[in-house]
Amino acid sequence: MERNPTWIPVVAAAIADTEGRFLLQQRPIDKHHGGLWEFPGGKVEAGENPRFALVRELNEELTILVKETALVPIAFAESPPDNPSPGIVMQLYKVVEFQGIPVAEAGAGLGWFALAEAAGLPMPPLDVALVDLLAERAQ
Ligand SMILES: Nc1nc2c([nH]c(=O)n2[C@@H]2O[C@H](COP(=O)(O)OP(=O)(O)OP(=O)(O)O)[C@@H](O)[C@H]2O)c(=O)[nH]1
Repeated sequence: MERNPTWIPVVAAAIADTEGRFLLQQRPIDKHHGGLWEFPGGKVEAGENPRFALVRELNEELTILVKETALVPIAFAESPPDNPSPGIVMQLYKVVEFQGIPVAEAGAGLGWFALAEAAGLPMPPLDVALVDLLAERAQ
């Protein structure tokens, strides 16, 4: 077994409305996992703090302004051990407060979904795991 495996850190946002629906983004069709729905976010750049990475991604992807102090870590998901290296560790932060109105980037879709609806959407594997985790906790 690798003693020091390399992981790609990915951060994602759980943004909920007052009815408990989550904001999900549909990846542009020409990208990896194109057409799949995911929690907004993206890769942490080399040397970047994960919270600042999520603040940056949410501004780039949705045009909203979030303070790093408005992010609360609530869950994570990781690629299975038999996944070709490097795997992904995806940290999910609850967004307590943000400024602006979320707007999708070019070619991407955006929507608010209850967890039960989200469970029926095509999603990449780690987003599926995170939706399952949130649904279990909500029971
Ligand atoms: N959200 C999510 N992303 C995943 C999963 N598995 C996986 O390989 N990824 C990849 O993790 C990366 C997330 O970063 P990103 O959203 O910044 O990706 P991107 O396409 O904008 O950047 P890129 O062009 O560098 O790939 C994507 O390449 C995405 O395909 C998964 O289960 N969920």
